Amino acid sequence: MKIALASDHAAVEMKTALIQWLNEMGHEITDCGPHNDDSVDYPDYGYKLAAVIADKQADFGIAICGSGIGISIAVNRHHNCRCALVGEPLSAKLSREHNDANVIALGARLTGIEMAKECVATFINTSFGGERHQRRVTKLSNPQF
Ligand SMILES: O=C(CO)[C@H](O)[C@H](O)[C@H](O)COP(=O)(O)O
Repeated sequence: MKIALASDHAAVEMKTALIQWLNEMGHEITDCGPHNDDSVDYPDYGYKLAAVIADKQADFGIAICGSGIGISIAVNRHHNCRCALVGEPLSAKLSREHNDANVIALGARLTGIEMAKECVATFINTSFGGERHQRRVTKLSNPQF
């Protein structure tokens, strides 16, 4: 699979560990940065990842900041991205089955690396359920306020 990752400074270590692990499994990786742990702003990297996903340069995205909250908000600003912030595998599974999420967000200051790997493995190996969920996901691309 093609998988793109982005983080802020709080999650460079987790991003690096996930990239190594995903590379070992044979996935094709796009690292949207950052490439050191100098302080940066999560929207900048969330938007880079969102552009890669929206351009279909990757099948899935992984977005990580300290809590996962800020970068998930940034990714979800793009109308072709559905980013799910998760901290355990059932949420990762449901975000694929029900929401057709194309980006998983993680909080590096809240979630350990082994749990993060479990969440990512579940996310990329779960298919969208379609049917009634498709109608709802379609509405997410066409918000009516
Ligand atoms: O955006 C966040 C919270 O929603 C992330 O956790 C950031 O990583 C965090 O805000 C960065 O904080 P720092 O004090 O500048 O390291």
